[in-house]
This record gives sequence, structure tokens and C-alpha cells, in this order.
Amino acid sequence: MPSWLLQTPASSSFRISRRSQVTLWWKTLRRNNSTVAKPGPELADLSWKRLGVPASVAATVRSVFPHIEKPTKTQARLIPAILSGKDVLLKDQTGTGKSFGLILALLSDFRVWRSEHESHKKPTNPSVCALVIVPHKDLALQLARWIQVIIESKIQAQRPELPTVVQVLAKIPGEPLEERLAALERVTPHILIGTPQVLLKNYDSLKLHKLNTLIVDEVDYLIETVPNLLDKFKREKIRKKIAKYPGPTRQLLNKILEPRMVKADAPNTDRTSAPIRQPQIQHTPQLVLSTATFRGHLNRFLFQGSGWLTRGDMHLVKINGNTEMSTWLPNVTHSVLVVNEKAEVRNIEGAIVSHDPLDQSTEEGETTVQADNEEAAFRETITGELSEVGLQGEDVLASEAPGLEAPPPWSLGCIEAISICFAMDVPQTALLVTPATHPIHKLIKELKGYGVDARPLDMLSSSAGGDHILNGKGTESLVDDKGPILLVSTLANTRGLDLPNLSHVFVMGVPEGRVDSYTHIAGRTGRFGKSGKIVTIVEKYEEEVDDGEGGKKKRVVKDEEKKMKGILREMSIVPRKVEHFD
Ligand SMILES: Nc1ncnc2c1ncn2[C@@H]1O[C@H](COP(=O)(O)OP(=O)(O)OP(=O)(O)O)[C@@H](O)[C@H]1O
Repeated sequence: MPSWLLQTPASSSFRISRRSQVTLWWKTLRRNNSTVAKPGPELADLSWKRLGVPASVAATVRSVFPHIEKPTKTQARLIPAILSGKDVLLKDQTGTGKSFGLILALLSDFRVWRSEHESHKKPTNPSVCALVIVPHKDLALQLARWIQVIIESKIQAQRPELPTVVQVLAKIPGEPLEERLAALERVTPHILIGTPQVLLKNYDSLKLHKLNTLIVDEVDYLIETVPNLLDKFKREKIRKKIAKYPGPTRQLLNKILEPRMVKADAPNTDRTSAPIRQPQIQHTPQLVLSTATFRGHLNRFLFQGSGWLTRGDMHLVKINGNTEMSTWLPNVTHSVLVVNEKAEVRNIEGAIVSHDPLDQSTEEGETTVQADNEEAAFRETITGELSEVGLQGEDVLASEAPGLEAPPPWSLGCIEAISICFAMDVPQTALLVTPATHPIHKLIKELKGYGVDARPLDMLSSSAGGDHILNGKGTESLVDDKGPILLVSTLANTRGLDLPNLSHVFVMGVPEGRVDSYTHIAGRTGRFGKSGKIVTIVEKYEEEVDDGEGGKKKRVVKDEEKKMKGILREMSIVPRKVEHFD
């Protein structure tokens, strides 16, 4: 295993909105009358330097990431916004370089490094300057790896020790958390990247008193909000539940941004209900929230319920990119395979042989998709809150303990469909995204039985993901002489991960968060103009089972095909046929 992973700090000193929703977003932007960073054709030509990235950082990026020639449009708006010290709300497609842009901005931000500029002496009361909250350990490791590659590049004349620059605080399997906490106690990094539960649990030992920048990546996943379209009673119930049991990210933001919230809640002398906005509350860190699926209800919560954005419109930049998946991932095709109770596999109804971007025909009916989606997105958010990666791994192992044999939650037809597509189509690397409830090791064993080289996605193992972030360039080195591999993971553990050379993503079942989840899963491939295929395997059957009361039979219907049709229609995606199943 390469040294940087072994070297823990301790050992070294939109979803695609329909048009109406896009309009709503923009209306909200206007109503809030804040500074909106508008794209311009000239942005593509801007050099890093013009964005505020120091020449040395820009030269290093060019040297260690040769494929990165110029800023993306998102980065051209994001980096100056962060450097301005304003709060930033960023919504743009998957794979537009949002996370990379966040890291570059931090590396370019004088405020993050100022203790070293101000004095050559060791600071007496050092503080973390930038805190980055991410949903899972692999994303934390990926971001830290990018920073390490830049900091330790040969062309950097002075190379600071990595733990002084960045540390990761997350549960890493096989590594005691205490070691990371001890390292954090010994050396305060400028940038701390962590997962919410671990950060919250250890909040009192984090040195955040001079925090400049607070970033939440994949924010819609980390901050639970009440979906719009549920009925009033349900909405109220969920609101109460969230108020009683706020997730760890909410709690962290409440603690860190408390001075702003106190001011906002203070008695208002002019007897209006408008929050008080005073310059003296600006000492709280800048807040940066980023995701590809920034929903209206999250937006509303941020402005009307959170108390976090009380510095006024002059202190806020909103960046809103393109939201149509068909335009942002033009080289990605979407297929759905439907498995019945006899393990027979067919293409979803309405799938076409060749993709015609002009053919956007849709079917009638299924008007409840939006409401379902909102509710499912909420459920997924809550699940995400409760299951950080480490915990989920433990759950999986527990469910696979001997003596607890339960029938697998997938059908044989699903496994066969994946195996056939994998054998026929995948040249190098594919990803299989399963529901969080699936026992991954059992699934892998079953896939291996069909000849698939399946491995759990694991950034710490060079043979199952780690090489990707280690070489910083791609997944080529994942593939040994044996042939293509299938990395297996859950949605919770793949959000935001960058695996540039994936050609295929297989999805088992309807993603729980519906359109939002599907957007993030699909966004693992087809990044930066590459092509990719998403194949979702769903079940449709009707069967009679005992009702458990008096031997009567009841009819059980599972129709995931209908749900997938709804998702694709909402995203204006026309599915393509997988030819092996015609
Ligand atoms: N300016 C650029 N030009 C070309 N490639 C870039 C550029 N910036 C970042 N990349 C590449 O894009 C990938 C990173 O994308 P990143 O994870 O930042 O996207 P993202 O918008 O955060 O995606 P997601 O929404 O899925 O989290 C990396 O492979 C990185 O090398």
C-alpha cells in the first residue's frame, strides 16, 4: 500500500428539475436579491491566475493533473466567490469539478494560510482555518489526496508537512480513531476534512476558534429537510422529528454558526419580523454549501428556517449551473432491465434501440411521481445521516454472521442480468450500486460464482479503489492482468466519488432517493465528456402469499418498472435497449 495511506497523521510528527422547478429556483434567487454569479462565454478562457489561484498552485495543478488545462465554468465562478469570503451556495451538475474547485480555492485562500504569513513563529493558539464536511470517509480521503498531491509535488519549492496542511477525521476501518484524534491534538491542520458524526462527537477537541471557511459538500444529503409536496400532517410530523433529532451536520452548523443565529433570534427593536443583520456578526466563518441536487425545500430551509444565512444578501453568492442531465451527460446511455418471478429478464417498456436525442416522447399517467420522489429523497437523506460508512460496514458484517442466514434480498435474475452485461460489455472497470440493506460480501460471493471479479469498493485497498485516488489520474491501475473488475458499493458510500475511468454503473433496484439518487449514481460515469452506461436492474412480479392469518392468500405486487419509468420520464431520459435481452 502506498505510503501516504499508511502514514496516518499519528505516525508522522438535481436531480434534473422540470422546467417549473428551475423557474422556481431562479425566482427564489431573485426574491432573495443576492449576488448571482452569471456565466459568460469569456469564463472558459480565464486562467487560474485571474481567478485568484496563485501561480505556484496553478503550475502544480498543471504538472500533477495534466488533463486539467483550464478552469471549468463552475470553478471560474466558485473560486473567486470563495476567495471573496462571502457565503456560497453552489448547485451544478455531477462531474463539473465542484469538489476539486473547493479544494483549489482553499489552497489559494490567503485567509486559510494567514497564520504563516503573519508570523514565522509557531502560532501559540493554532486553529483549523477550513473545515470540510463530507458524507463518507472515501470522499474525505479523496479530497485529502488531491491536496497531498499538490502540496508534495516536486515543483513546489517548499513542501510543508502534510499533517500541518490537511488531516482527515473519519472512521477508517482497521485504524483506531484515537490515533487520528491524537495527531489532531499534536498538530493543528489548516484544513480539516471529516464526516459529520465523528466531527460532532469530537467537537470539543476540534480547534475551530479561528475558522474562516466552513464547507459542506453533498449538502442535500447531509442536511435533512422537509419535502414540499407531502401532505400537511406528514410534513409537520417530519418537521417535529427533525427538530427533536437533528442530524449531526445540522448540529455542527448550529454550533459553529451560533453567533449568527443568536443575532437573528434576538428581540427585534423595530418590531418587524425581519432578521437583524449587523456587521459585527460577520466574524463567523464563511459558509459554502455544494451539491448537484440543491432542492427547493433545502433552499427554503436555509433562508427561512436555519438561521445560518443572516449576514445579508451582500454576503452571499449563488452559483447555479445547467440542470438538464440530457445536456450535461450527452454521452451517457440509460438502460433498465426488468426481472420477473421466473428470473426472466427483458428491457423496460419503451426502450429504444438507438439513442435519438430528439426523441423525447413520454407516456401518459403516473402523476404521483414527484410526491413519491420528494418523500423518498427525504428518507434517503435520513438514512445518509444515520449511516456513515464505517457504521454501515459493521452492519453488513453483522448481517453476515453465521447462524443469521436469511434469503438474499435480490433475485437470481438480477445477478444473472448483471453478470451477462458485465461479461459482454465492460472493458475495464464498472461500479455496482446496491441498496444500503444489501449484504455486500454475500452479493460479491454470488457474483463471483458467476465469474465476475467483484470487489468491495475500498479506497484503502489499492486493488479495489485506492489506486484511483493514489495516482490521482484514473482507475487504469486497478486492472491487473485478470481482466475487468466490478466495484461494489452503496449510494451512501459513492456520493461525490471521482472514478474517472468507469465505463458502466449497474444499479440494483430503484434508488431510494429516486431522481436525486439516480442523478448522483449516474454522475459517477460520463464525467468530463467521457461516455458511460447506466444499467438499472429492477423487479416486476405478482405473487400470492399466505397472509399469516387463517391460511388465506394475499396478492403481493412489486412493480419497480413503473417507478423507473417515472424517474426516467421526469429526467427526460429515453431508455436504451440492452441488446443481449431482446
Ligand atoms: N478544470 C478541470 N478540467 C478538467 N478536469 C477537471 C477540472 N477540474 C476537475 N477536473 C477533474 O474532474 C474530476 C473531479 O470532479 P469533482 O469530483 O470535483 O466534480 P464534482 O462536480 O464535485 O462531482 P460530483 O457532483 O459527482 O461530486 C477529477 O477527475 C478532476 O481531475
